Amino acid sequence: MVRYAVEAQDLHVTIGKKNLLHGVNLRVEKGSFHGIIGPNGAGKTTLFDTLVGFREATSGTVRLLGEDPWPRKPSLLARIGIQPQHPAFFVRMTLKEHLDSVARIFGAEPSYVNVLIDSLHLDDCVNTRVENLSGGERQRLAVASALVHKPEVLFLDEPTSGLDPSARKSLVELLHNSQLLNLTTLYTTHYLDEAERLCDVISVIDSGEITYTDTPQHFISQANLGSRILLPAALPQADIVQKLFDSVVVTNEGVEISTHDTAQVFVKLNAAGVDTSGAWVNNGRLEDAFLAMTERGQ
Ligand SMILES: Nc1ncnc2c1ncn2[C@@H]1O[C@H](COP(=O)(O)OP(=O)(O)OP(=O)(O)O)[C@@H](O)[C@H]1O
Repeated sequence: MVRYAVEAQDLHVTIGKKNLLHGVNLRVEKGSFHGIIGPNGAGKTTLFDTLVGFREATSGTVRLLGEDPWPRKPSLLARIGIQPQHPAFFVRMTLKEHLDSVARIFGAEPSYVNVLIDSLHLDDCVNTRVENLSGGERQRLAVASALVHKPEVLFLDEPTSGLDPSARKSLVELLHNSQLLNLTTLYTTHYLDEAERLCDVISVIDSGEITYTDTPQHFISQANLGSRILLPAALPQADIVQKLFDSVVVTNEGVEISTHDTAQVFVKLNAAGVDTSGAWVNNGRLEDAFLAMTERGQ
C-alpha cells in the first residue's frame, strides 16, 4: 500500500547551466490538498512537469502513485488530472462538446460530464463556444477537463490566476468542496488567502528548493505574529479595556487587542469584569506569516 501519492527525493533539474530545481524533497500524503507556494520563477511549474513525467529529472527520484513517471506512461497519465497554467482547449466547440470529447479521449464515463458541469456551476454556458467563455468560465472548464476521468491525483497550476475577486472566490469555494471527492491535490498559487483556505499542507519553494513544509496553522504559529482579540464590547467596556492594555484599537466591529499572551489578556479582562463571552481570537493570516518569515530569512 503506497502511503504517499507523490514523492520526490533529492530532485535536480538542470537546463544548460541553469539549476531549475536543486535538491527538492517532497512527500504528498494520499487524500491531502498540498499547496506549493513561492515567488515567480521559483520552480513551481518545473516541479509539476517533473512530477507528472512531462520533464525528465537530471538526478534524484520521483514516485507518482508509487511509479516512476518518466518516461511517460499512458497508464499512469490516466490516473492523474492536470490543469496546466495555460490550458489548451478545442476553442470552436461548445463547452459541452469539449468536455464530451475529453471524456471520449480518456474513455471516461460520459454521464460524469453532467455531474462536473453541475458541480462547477457551468450549466449556463454548456452551449457557449469555448472561445466565447469568460476567464472564470474557462478556468472552471480547465478544472472540469482535468477531473473528467476521475483521477486519483489532481495537479492545479495557478487555477485562479487572472480572475476577478468574485470569480476567484467562487472557484476557491468550488475547489474547497471538491475536497469531498477524496482526491489528492497538488496546487500552486500566489494567493496565500486561498492556500490558507484550501491546503492541509503547504510547501514553500524558493530558487528551486523547498525550504519549508508544514500545515498553514503551524506555519502561522511559527511566525510568532501574536494574536488579535476582538471584543464586541459596548462603549463603557471599551474604556475599561483601553485603560488595561496599550495595544488597543477601537473600530466599528468592536475593541481589538494585540498580544503575544492571549491567556494573560483574558485573565485581566475577567478580573476587570469585562464581558468576554463574544470574544474572537485571530492568530494571524498565512500571508502575514509568510512575509514575516521571508523578511527574517527563515
Ligand atoms: N526550458 C527552459 N529553459 C531555460 N530556463 C527555463 C526553462 N523552463 C523554465 N525555465 C526557468 O526556470 C525557472 C523556474 O520557472 P518555473 O516556470 O518553473 O517557475 P514558477 O515558479 O512556475 O514561476 P511562475 O510563478 O511565474 O509561474 C525560471 O527562471 C524560468 O525562466
